Amino acid sequence: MAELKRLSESRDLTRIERIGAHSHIRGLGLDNSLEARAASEGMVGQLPARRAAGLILELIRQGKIAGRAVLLAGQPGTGKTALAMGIAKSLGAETPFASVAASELFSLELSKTEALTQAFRRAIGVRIKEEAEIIEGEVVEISIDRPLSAAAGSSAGPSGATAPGKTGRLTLKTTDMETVYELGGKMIEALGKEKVQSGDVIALDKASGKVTKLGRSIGRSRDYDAVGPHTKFVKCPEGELQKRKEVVHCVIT
Ligand SMILES: Nc1ncnc2c1ncn2[C@@H]1O[C@H](COP(=O)(O)OP(=O)(O)OP(=O)(O)O)[C@@H](O)[C@H]1O
Repeated sequence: MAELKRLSESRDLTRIERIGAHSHIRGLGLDNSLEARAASEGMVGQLPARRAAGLILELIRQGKIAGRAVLLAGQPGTGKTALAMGIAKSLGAETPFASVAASELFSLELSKTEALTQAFRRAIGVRIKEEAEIIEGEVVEISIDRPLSAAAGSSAGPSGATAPGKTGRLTLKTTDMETVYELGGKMIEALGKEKVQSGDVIALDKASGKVTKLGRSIGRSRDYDAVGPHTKFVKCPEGELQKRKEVVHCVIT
């Protein structure tokens, strides 16, 4: 019984979030000189208020009001939340927007501090910059070892079903060097998923094993009479195959 009671008490703010009536808002609808357009990005009218919000947006972009708050005052339903959302949308997809209504807080069985902490947590985005070890080069050849049992696979390429114990070799080159890498089952599967073939320029993240196809090597452009609209030709990388690159990810709760 005690266990049941505890479960029913642990309520979360997200459960009673209101259905957003602001899905039409994509920004503040301003031009380059921060003047409000009559109707743009889902916003109409309210020109002076949108222009003022644009000035706040610029201050945020320049990092000049970090740690401060802005109070918007006005009659109910006049667009205060819409302006706040317009600012958040203009700052980009990595800027979270969290809204809390006072009436929700006071009807919750949750402590007010906990409810506000949860809301703040949802409003925080974290940008992580890290250096990753990347192997970047043009694929010269992929060879998959033929399994002992003849029916289990072929040496034609990495695509198709993969056996967990499969092994193979990947030959990559830059304009200055060429190296053969041993492949395990997981890597063969990742290359197959991306449909990697010789002539592709790829990047392999050493830590996660993630394979990214950067495009076809320009040197191979004569292999085709015609290519699809999504085929991108890139230069064969120069220098060392293994590089350290700065990667940025954004984490939004
Ligand atoms: N300038 C605008 N252009 C387009 N839609 C708007 C504009 N201003 C407000 N709206 C829409 O009108 C509705 C009411 O606005 P909003 O909820 O922003 O008002 P509010 O001032 O925050 O209200 P309350 O004080 O009751 O919280 C929302 O659906 C909002 O998206």
